[in-house]
Amino acid sequence: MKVGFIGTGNMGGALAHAAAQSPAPAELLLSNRTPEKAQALAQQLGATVSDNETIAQTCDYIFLGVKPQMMADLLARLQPILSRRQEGFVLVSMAAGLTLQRLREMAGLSCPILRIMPNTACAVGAGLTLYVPSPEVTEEQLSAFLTLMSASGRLEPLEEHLIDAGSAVAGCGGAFVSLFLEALADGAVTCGLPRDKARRYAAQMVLGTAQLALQSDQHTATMKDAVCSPGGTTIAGVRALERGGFRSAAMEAVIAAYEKTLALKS
Ligand SMILES: NC(=O)C1=CN([C@@H]2O[C@H](COP(=O)(O)OP(=O)(O)OC[C@H]3O[C@@H](n4cnc5c(N)ncnc54)[C@H](O)[C@@H]3O)[C@@H](O)[C@H]2O)C=CC1
Ligand SMILES: O=C(O)[C@@H]1CCC=N1
Repeated sequence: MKVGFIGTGNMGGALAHAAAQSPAPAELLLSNRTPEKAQALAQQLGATVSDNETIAQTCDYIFLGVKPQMMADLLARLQPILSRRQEGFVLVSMAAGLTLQRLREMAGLSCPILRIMPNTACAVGAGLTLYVPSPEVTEEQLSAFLTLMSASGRLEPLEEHLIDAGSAVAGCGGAFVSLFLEALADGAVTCGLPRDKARRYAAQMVLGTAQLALQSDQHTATMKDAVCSPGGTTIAGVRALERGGFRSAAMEAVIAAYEKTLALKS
């Protein structure tokens, strides 16, 4: 199987990492507007540097890793090549906000399309990828895609009308949590902890808390209560977060990302 990545930036690159770890090895072709980026990644992954046209002509799965604003131009350029192929390939779009319908219009084709919303943790096998296939995607094509991406982390089907909301938390949330991690580490450094320890402790604690939430199925309020001893240290910190509007800020971040995703459609 041949898998092509057009646009090997932050997200396309992370997915190429995952594809390189697939239990069903595929030949990976990478293309990027600045070829140095594709070259560096190809060397790391044992992949081949290619170009958009070759990928469109030869690949079974064509990952489109460009910004949503660049998708129309890219697909218009690929259209003559793809329309000659007619079948035997799947377009995989990770672009925020672009619906299957919009992608179909841009491609000018009714070919199989998988709309996905991954996150950058796919690079280390701890990602979450939401996906919705167009009706043209066969069961075999979907199954091969899921195998190809199985080293990326969790893969979950989601109705298309929920993808933008899912994107605001699962796609964008990594940036919000990274800010939180940075701030936690800054706090610990202020208290005298060396920077490398502060960063590692914060990241390990967030990882562990997330694992506890997923594996124990406890409500997060119960998890919070379990850490806050009466009259203890943690509740003093919780009070400080509440005073700073922490929960409201986190909610507003997700809502702002959702609203911006909707704005990308127009
Ligand atoms: N960064 C993230 O965490 C996530 C990004 N996405 C989506 O992934 C897509 C890419 O985003 P990022 O990777 O963050 O952007 P990026 O800017 O890091 O990567 C885009 C890459 O595409 C290349 N490129 C642009 N036009 C090209 C063309 N015509 N042919 C070949 N290469 C071209 C650029 O040189 C760049 O390396 C976007 O549509 C975004 O909505 C989705 C989920 C998460
Ligand atoms: O910031 C963005 O537009 C992309 C989409 C989801 C995460 N990053």
